[in-house]
Amino acid sequence: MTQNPVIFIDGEAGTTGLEIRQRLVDLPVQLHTIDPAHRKDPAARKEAMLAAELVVLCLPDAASREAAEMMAEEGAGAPRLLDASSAFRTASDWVYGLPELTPGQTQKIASAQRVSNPGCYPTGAIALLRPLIDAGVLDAHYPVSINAVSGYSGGGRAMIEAHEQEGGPAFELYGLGLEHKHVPEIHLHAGLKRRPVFVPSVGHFPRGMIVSVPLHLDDLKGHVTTEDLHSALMAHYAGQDKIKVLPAEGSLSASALAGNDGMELRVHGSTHSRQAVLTARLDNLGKGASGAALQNIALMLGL
Ligand SMILES: NC(=O)C1=CN([C@@H]2O[C@H](COP(=O)(O)OP(=O)(O)OC[C@H]3O[C@@H](n4cnc5c(N)ncnc54)[C@H](OP(=O)(O)O)[C@@H]3O)[C@@H](O)[C@H]2O)C=CC1
Ligand SMILES: CC(=O)N[C@@H](CCC(=O)OP(=O)(O)O)C(=O)O
Repeated sequence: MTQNPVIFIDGEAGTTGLEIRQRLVDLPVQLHTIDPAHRKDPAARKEAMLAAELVVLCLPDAASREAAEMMAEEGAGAPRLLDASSAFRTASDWVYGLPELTPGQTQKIASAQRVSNPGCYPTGAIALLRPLIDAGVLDAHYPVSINAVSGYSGGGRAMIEAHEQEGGPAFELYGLGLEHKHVPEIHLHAGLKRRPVFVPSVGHFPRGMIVSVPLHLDDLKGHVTTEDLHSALMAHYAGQDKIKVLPAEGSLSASALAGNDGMELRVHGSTHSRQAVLTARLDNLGKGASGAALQNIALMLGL
């Protein structure tokens, strides 16, 4: 009888790590764990990583880099890595873990040694923009602005505690220096030629996210309509089970997909005013983190 593959989650006590761990219970895998007293000890972590076939890194960027370096020193004996942090999302020697990105991405993930799980905001922004650019409906030089709101679990344990124990702000814009860590990731994987403006915000609700991209249709090449944008997204995501392209709504609630691994894309707008707004709605901890990780784990291990 063949053994189920062994997985170790480095950072299993954190927000993302804990969710992935709970959800692996339903899969044919063996979970290798670490003594909580040694969970930050590099030697104990290294030993635990080497006991696994696949290591899922659910750590701050610096600790992920440290883990990846330790495993690189092991050469061919190293386990495969799936990193949830933003440390390697634009690295050319890691595969970007968004299976729906292009037709060949699923296969690349399945055979990769190292996969970087996408960021929560980039998942929405890239899913909206990349198919439109690849289809030639949106020019890669278009000056894209992205507005987004996340539930407070997006800030990990520290932000969760701040909101749940002290009571956080109802709504807050941040990243106003326009240097958010997700900008290079969106810039690269959306296929944009011009650096996008990205304005994130966080609200006093635990989980959920909306990413929105306003467009002036008259600034696009050709007489592009909202129907053209909708059709291009429909064509790209036909047959996908996690990403759905849905009709426009008058309003959207950010927390509607909490606890769900799917993502909803919409094209809203007015033919009369020649303006549109693309929206992606997801759970920052679902398709934005653990749901995407589960998709990638299943692909990497052929489950
Ligand atoms: N929350 C979200 O919506 C998303 C998060 N991510 C990414 O996932 C990663 C984890 O985030 P999240 O789970 O939210 O963060 P948390 O802060 O909730 O969890 C991080 C965990 O890593 C532990 N840790 C810190 N340093 C080390 C170390 N040197 N060795 C071992 N363990 C360590 C922390 O322990 P301690 O708390 O004791 O410091 C904590 O348990 C981040 O890189 C984040 O960017 C990705 C997508 C979405
Ligand atoms: C609300 C909030 O603080 N969100 C985080 C983004 C979530 C995150 O850190 O994770 P990923 O980079 O892996 O998506 C932030 O803006 O830094």
